[in-house]
Amino acid sequence: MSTQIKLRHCAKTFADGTRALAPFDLTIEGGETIVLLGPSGCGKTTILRMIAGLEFPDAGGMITFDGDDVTRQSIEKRRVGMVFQSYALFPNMTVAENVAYGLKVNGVSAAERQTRVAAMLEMMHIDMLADRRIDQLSGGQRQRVALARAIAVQPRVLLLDEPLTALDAKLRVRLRTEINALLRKLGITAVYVTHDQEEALALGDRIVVMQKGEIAQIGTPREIYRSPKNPFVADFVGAANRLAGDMRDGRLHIGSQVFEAVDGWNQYNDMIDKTGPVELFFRADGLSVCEREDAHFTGRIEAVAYLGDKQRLTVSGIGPQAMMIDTHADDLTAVGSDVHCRFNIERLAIFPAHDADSGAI
Ligand SMILES: Nc1ncnc2c1ncn2[C@@H]1O[C@H](COP(=O)(O)OP(=O)(O)OP(=O)(O)O)[C@@H](O)[C@H]1O
Repeated sequence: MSTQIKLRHCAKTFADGTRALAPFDLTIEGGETIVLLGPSGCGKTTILRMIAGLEFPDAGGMITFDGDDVTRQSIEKRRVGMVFQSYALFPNMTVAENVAYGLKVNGVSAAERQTRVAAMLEMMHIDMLADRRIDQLSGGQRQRVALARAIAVQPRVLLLDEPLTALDAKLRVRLRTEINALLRKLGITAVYVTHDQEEALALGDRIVVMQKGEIAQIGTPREIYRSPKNPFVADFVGAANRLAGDMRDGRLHIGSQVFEAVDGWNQYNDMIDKTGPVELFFRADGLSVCEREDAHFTGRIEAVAYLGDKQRLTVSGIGPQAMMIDTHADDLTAVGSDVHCRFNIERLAIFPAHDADSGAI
């Protein structure tokens, strides 16, 4: 059975007075993969270390595993598996010895150890490397060994702290897919820390977006991506384009353009009922290139990046800052020429302007 983790009113101020985490509540369901996503220093690792038992929450905080209070329990008692960015493997031991290590410490018999290690190595596709020393392995292979070692002891909870950061982009995507499959197969409760939004969207059943020691939003990848709750989340998950507008009479006014409200904008903010200045956030697919007569806006192409399946245009003249707009790879685009575009109005995230000022990074 998979372990449910509850953190209640957990906060963390370090001895030197650094307040890493404001009090927060978080329930991680048994078998769920939770991704903690946020910029450097927002407190992700501190949460992970609290779950592991390497850090304790401030007085008043409580952590339970399946209802059992583990708040003051040491890491050995909690039965958590950990995988870090730096592999923390024993360099002088072989792959098989590394994976067997935790089993030996736990008093598993030699025969049983051999069976379990073989199964782990096979699952991680490193069975042919069993007798190699760690310093004879590539980064990706080492990370596979680290994963095999962490899950060999059948932990209640698997904690992963930026395990793929040190690897090159292609390998990262491949191992990410493998980790995803592995977590589904094991059905183990997992907490995964990253600052990479693509990794978070690909791996998480739910994502916890963190900002300066607070939870900015908890949601499924789709919710986080399509319905960011505030400007910080919108910005952090890649809605880099911004435009100012006004809400009046339940309509959105941008310059001389007027747009009817659309379901989805107002999910969190009841924007339709609001009056006053707003800030719009959208991705490169929020505006589409079109003919002049269909256009909401006309801008000027400042730069073109060819991305293979599409082109990403940098366009000035629509708002105070240049916009990123994606268009088909085959569209004719020339730097310095005019470009007409229309809003994909349902792709907007819209917030009161004062929120946008205080929230965005
Ligand atoms: N032992 C410590 N003593 C004092 N401050 C600490 C300690 N550990 C972490 N901090 C501080 O707490 C805050 C949160 O750190 P944490 O490592 O949790 O962030 P993070 O989101 O994991 O960052 P990164 O992505 O850079 O690893 C930071 O401001 C950090 O400097």
